[in-house]
Amino acid sequence: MRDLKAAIRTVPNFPKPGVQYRDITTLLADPEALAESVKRLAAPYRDAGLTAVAGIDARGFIFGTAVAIELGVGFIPVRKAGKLPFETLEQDYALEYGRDTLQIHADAADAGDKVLLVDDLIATGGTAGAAVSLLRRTGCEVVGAAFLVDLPDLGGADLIKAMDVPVTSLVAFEGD
Ligand SMILES: O=P(O)(O)OC[C@H]1O[C@H](OP(=O)(O)OP(=O)(O)O)[C@H](O)[C@@H]1O
Ligand SMILES: Nc1ncnc2[nH]cnc12
Repeated sequence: MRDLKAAIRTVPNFPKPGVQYRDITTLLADPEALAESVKRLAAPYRDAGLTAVAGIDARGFIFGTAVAIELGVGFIPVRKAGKLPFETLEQDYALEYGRDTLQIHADAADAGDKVLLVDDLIATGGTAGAAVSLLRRTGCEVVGAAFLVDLPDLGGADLIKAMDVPVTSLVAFEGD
């Protein structure tokens, strides 16, 4: 098994002073680490009866689409505001270094759907929490949330678990 953590670069003070930015572009450039990341993100959900994977704009699109292909289901883009052309649902949120708004198409899923949420990283959980809320407003079931990176010091995974969504992650940066 590859050490995926070693494939991720840390850039201090980006995008703001005090933030240790976990830069996944170095992992994306490493074909073995990239392929293993996708397989390991998908593994816990092979028998979950998923009907779709949702991924969060923008880095969540990279892993979410790959996981959807790996699991043989379609992909739902959860986008930053103003990008989706049809009727949308929207939710404001705060993240480690700012505020933003997420949207999904109102017809992206419905009550029959079982959806896995995928993103590259969870920090405060503000982004993933907003995505879970949006998906639930379509009537679908959010069966899990899968992240390449967890920053446990910021409490995001606990927040998502408190929303009754099981969380899986592959790499943790804690106290470093
Ligand atoms: O748990 P949180 O504190 O909410 O932070 C996590 C979010 O922050 C990053 O996205 P960012 O908004 O930087 O967008 P990007 O994917 O376009 O780089 C990351 O990809 C997550 O979506
Ligand atoms: N520390 C961090 N590194 C990379 N992406 C992030 N998104 C939120 N916090 C982050």
